[in-house]
Amino acid sequence: MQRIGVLTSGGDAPGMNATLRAVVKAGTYHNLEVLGIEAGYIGLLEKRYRKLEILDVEEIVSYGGTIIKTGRTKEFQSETGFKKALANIKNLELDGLVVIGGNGSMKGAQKLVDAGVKVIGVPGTIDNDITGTDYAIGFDTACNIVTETVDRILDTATSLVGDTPRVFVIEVMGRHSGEIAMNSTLAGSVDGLLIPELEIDYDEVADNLKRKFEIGKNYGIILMAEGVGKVDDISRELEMRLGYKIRETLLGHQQRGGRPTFFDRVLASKLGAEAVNQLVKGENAKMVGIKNNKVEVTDLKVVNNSDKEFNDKDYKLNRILCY
Ligand SMILES: Nc1ncnc2c1ncn2[C@@H]1O[C@H](COP(=O)(O)OP(=O)(O)O)[C@@H](O)[C@H]1O
Ligand SMILES: O=P(O)(O)OC[C@H]1O[C@](O)(COP(=O)(O)O)[C@@H](O)[C@@H]1O
Repeated sequence: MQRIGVLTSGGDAPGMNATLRAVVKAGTYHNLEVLGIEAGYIGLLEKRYRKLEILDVEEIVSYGGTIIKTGRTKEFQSETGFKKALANIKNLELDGLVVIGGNGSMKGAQKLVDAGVKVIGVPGTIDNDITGTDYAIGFDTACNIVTETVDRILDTATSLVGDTPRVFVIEVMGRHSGEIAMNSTLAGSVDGLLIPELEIDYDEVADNLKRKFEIGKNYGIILMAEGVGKVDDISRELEMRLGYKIRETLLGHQQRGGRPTFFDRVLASKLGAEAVNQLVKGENAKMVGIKNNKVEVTDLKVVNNSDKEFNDKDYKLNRILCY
């Protein structure tokens, strides 16, 4: 094995750069040339790449985003596009490829494996909706941003007294997954949680708030994942039940930016280096991850054929904490 490629794909996640640092450092340690394929699978289609050496990654462990850019492309999923990508991999003489990304990226990785490319995946997505790992790179940073937002809103919520209780609804990311909302509810002072995995019960959320107002609380904070609907629609439903105005926050892409946390940096360093180790050992078609605080590998097929298990225990705990 002489030359490997690395790409970041799908939604950028804080810690992707830290992963790149580990891949390049581990690759160099094993005397491998490392090519950074730019903008995810777009770089494979357009043969956009650059050689990554020690000095390219020396300082990036603390940077958000990804220095080789990430990308989403439908063309890679088409037959002609995929053939083009394969031809470029051959042309670049890549002996292996590290794919850093979320669910979609791992599906793309599997397709490459099926076509004879040696690929190791690394889970990088703030959504944390991927099997084979307890945590995906970027999730912890995103949850910290949400938690800080909840804390900030709590400051104003507890300070300004009005004629009616003040209720705040915060929309966080997660089209198909309530992981960010659920875990940030465990970490913050939240009174209600709405996630796409479960049907919304507006009455229950409103009744819980009313009960809390009756015992003396004069504000409420609700966290909702984007997958349940638009923050204004959710707020209108709650306004109808409560009878007064609701304040809305749409946190958006702030959740994907900024310096990665200590946790994400350590995770990224471990998983990036392990991905290279796996290639050096001759392994293929695996995703590296962290399970019970240990680095482990899972077959890409298993990752791609199973949905992340819903954490019912955490959800039940959230209900107790919101009560
Ligand atoms: N079923 C698939 N087969 C092949 N490639 C895929 C598939 N699904 C997604 N991809 C590729 O992976 C890219 C990233 O996927 P996406 O779902 O946007 O992000 P993420 O990897 O973060 O979930 C897509 O733009 C596409 O090029
Ligand atoms: O930046 P975009 O293209 O609007 O995508 C937004 C989506 O990307 C995410 O931030 C991350 O998703 P992936 O990591 O699966 O790509 C989602 O939470 C969000 O729904």
